[in-house]
Amino acid sequence: MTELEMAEEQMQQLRSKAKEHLLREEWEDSILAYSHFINLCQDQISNTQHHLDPENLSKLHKSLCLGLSNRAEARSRLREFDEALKDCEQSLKIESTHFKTLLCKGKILLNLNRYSMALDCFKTALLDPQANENAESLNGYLEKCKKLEFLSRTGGFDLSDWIVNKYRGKSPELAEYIGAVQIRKSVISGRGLFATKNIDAGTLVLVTKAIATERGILPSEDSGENAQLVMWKNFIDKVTSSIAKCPRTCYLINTLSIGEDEDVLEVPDISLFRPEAEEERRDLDKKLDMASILNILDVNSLVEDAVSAKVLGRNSDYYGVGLWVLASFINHACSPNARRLHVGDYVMVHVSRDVKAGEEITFAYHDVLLPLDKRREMSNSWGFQCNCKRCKFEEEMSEKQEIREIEIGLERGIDMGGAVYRLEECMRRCVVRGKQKGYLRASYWSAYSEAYGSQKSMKRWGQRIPAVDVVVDSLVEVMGSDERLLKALIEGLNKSSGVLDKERALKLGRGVYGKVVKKQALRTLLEIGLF
Ligand SMILES: C[S@@+](CC[C@H](N)C(=O)[O-])C[C@H]1O[C@@H](n2cnc3c(N)ncnc32)[C@H](O)[C@@H]1O
Repeated sequence: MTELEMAEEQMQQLRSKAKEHLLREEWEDSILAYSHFINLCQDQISNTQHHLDPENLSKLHKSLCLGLSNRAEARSRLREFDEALKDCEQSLKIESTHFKTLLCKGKILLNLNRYSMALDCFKTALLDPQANENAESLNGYLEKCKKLEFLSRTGGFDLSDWIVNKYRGKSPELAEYIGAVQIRKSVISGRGLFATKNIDAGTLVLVTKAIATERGILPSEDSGENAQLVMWKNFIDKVTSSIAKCPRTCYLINTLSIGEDEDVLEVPDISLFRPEAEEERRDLDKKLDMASILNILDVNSLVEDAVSAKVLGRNSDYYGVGLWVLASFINHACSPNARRLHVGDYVMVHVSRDVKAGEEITFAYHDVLLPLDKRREMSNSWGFQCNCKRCKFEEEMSEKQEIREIEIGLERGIDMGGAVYRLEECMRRCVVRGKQKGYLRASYWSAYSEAYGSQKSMKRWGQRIPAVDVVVDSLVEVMGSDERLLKALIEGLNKSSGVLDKERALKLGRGVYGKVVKKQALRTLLEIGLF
C-alpha cells in the first residue's frame, strides 16, 4: 500500500468514526475525531497539492469542507459558538455556498441574536439546489429571522394573546432590543441608564437575554437555604462556562461593576451591547479571574421574582436568578420609574411612568412600599446606602415626634385607619406637599392598604382619610405603577361602590405590564382579575 493510500484509509476510518459520534450526539468525541480528520486532510492537501490530480485535490477540499461543517455542528451543540463560527468561516472559504455550513452558521447567529447576519446566511442557502429538499425548515428559519430582526429594530413586541390565554402554549419568541437609552455617569453611583428622549409610561427601553440563569423550586425546610446555595453554585458554574466559551461574553461581563470605586469606571457605549456590534474594536483578550466573577455576580445578578418584576408564564414557586448584562447598568431608586418582566431567558424593561429626556431609568432592587429603616436594611444587604431624594426627605421627617409616635403605634398594632389619619394630619401640619406626600404615603402603604381593606376601619375613619384613588394617584406619581396599587384601587372602589375610572385602571395596568400587552388584552386582564 502506498503512503497516499494509507493516509486515505486512515482518513476514511476517522471520518466514519466522527460521523458515528455525531449521529449518536456524542459531541465531544465527534469534535475530537473531526479535529484529527481535519488535521490529516490539511496535511494531505499541503503535502500533495503539487502532484495530486485536480480531481483528487478537489475531493480532498470537499472532505475538508464537510469535516469543518460537521465539527461546527458538534461545537454549536455544546454552545461553543465562537469556535463553531470559526469552523464555518473556514468551511465557507473552501465552498462559499456550502448548504450544510450555511444552515449551521445561520442557526448559530440566530442563537447569538445576530438576526440580519443569520438572515443573510439562510438567504444564501436558499440558492443551493439542496434547499428544495429542506424548503420547509429553511423557510421557517427565514421567517423567524425576519420577525426577530423586525422586533429588535422596532421593539414592537406583543405578548397579549399569550398572557390572556394564561400562558398556554409556547412562550412568544423574543429578540434583543435597545430603545431610547444610553449609558452615562450617574449621580446615584457609577454609571446608569438614561433616557435619550421623552418616553411615555409602558414603553420598552430594553429587552435582553441572560448570560445565564438558574431556576428551581425551593423546598420549605430550612427556608430553602441549602437549595438556594446549590442553585447559586450552579449559576456561577454556568456563567463561568459561558465566559470560557465566548470572548464577547467575557468582554461584556468585564464592563460590569464589582461594587467598589464605581465613579472611576469607564462608561461603555450602548452600541457595544447590540448583538451585531463590530467585534474588532473590542479588547477581547481581557481575562476575568474567579474573584472578580464572584464580585460581579454578587453586585449585578437579579432575582426574577422581585417586587419590581413580574415573571410571566412560570409557576410562582420557582426561584430564579440570572445575569442580564445591559439591565445591570440600571441603578436602584426608592421612587423608581421602571419595572421589568421576565419571559423565559429574557428580561424586558419598560418605564412605569412618563420619563423625560435625560432622566435616569431606575428600578427597585427591593420593595420600596416600606419605611426608610426597612429599605435601608435591604439596600445595606445589597452593599450600598441609598441617598435618593425620598430617603433624604424621610430622614428629616423621621426626626419628628409625630412620625415616631405613629411608628410606635403601628408596632403596637393600633387601628390602621387611625394611623393613616394621624399621618395625613401630620403632613398637613408640616405642609408636606406634592411628591413628598407620595413618598410618605408609599412608606406607610401597608397601613393604608390595611385600612382600605377593612370595613371596620373604613366605617370609623373612611370620611376622615383621603379616598383610595387619591392616595394611589399620589403614589403612582412618585414610583410608577405597582400591582398592589392597582389591586387596592379596584377593590377599594368596589367596596365603596365608587365608579372605577377604567382609563385610570388601564394606565396602572400599562405601568405594570408595559405596552407589550395591548389595550384590549389589558382590559380583559382587568375584567378577569388576572394581574
Ligand atoms: C447593578 S449595579 C448598577 C450599575 C452601577 N452603578 C454601575 O456603575 O455599574 C449595582 C450597584 O450600583 C450601585 N447602586 C445602585 N443603586 C444605588 C443607589 N440607589 N444608591 C447607591 N448606590 C447604588 C451599588 O454600588 C450597587 O452595588
